[in-house]
Amino acid sequence: MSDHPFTKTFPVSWWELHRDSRALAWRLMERGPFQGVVAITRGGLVPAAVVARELEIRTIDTICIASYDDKKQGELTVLKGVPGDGEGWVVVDDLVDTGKTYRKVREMLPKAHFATVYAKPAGRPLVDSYVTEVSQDTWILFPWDAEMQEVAPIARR
Ligand SMILES: O=P(O)(O)OC[C@H]1O[C@H](OP(=O)(O)OP(=O)(O)O)[C@H](O)[C@@H]1O
Ligand code: HPA
Ligand SMILES: [Mg+2]
Repeated sequence: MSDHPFTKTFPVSWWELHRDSRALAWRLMERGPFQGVVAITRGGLVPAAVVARELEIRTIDTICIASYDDKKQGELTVLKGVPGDGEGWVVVDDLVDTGKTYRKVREMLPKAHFATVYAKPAGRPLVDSYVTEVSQDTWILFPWDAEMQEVAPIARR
């Protein structure tokens, strides 16, 4: 028995992630202005850099959180927080899945605007702005977790 609920994979290339992060920036333009970006490490770092560049924001802080070990969700550990209640800040992460991470960050920054590039249904109510929804049983494969490799023809798989 698998120890995770994912039956499909949705691979995302660097180019697609850049395009989707820019689409998020367009959406955030209508919701700002923001005084700074809070990136949720580590997955939020790349989209946060793209959003900050597009919104011309140079003030960037991090909340450092760990919860998944490969595809298995474990205890959530906050390694580093930020001061304040989040007013005027936009929080950026790569995705919301169960919503556990953003539920915790909302407790820490109740007045912030919450953004992700991708959202699954269980976590969507915790996000104010996102770009693309994927089903709950899909694993989003990010470019930093992947490499190019040979595959067999479909007919032989
Ligand atoms: O909505 P949730 O079920 O909480 O899942 C979403 C979070 O899980 C992943 O981070 P992870 O803890 O794996 O750390 P990482 O960003 O360092 O890979 C992802 O980057 C989100 O931050
Ligand atoms: N992809 C990558 N990291 C994740 C996911 C996912 O679908 N869900 C929670 N962390
Ligand atoms: Mg993360």
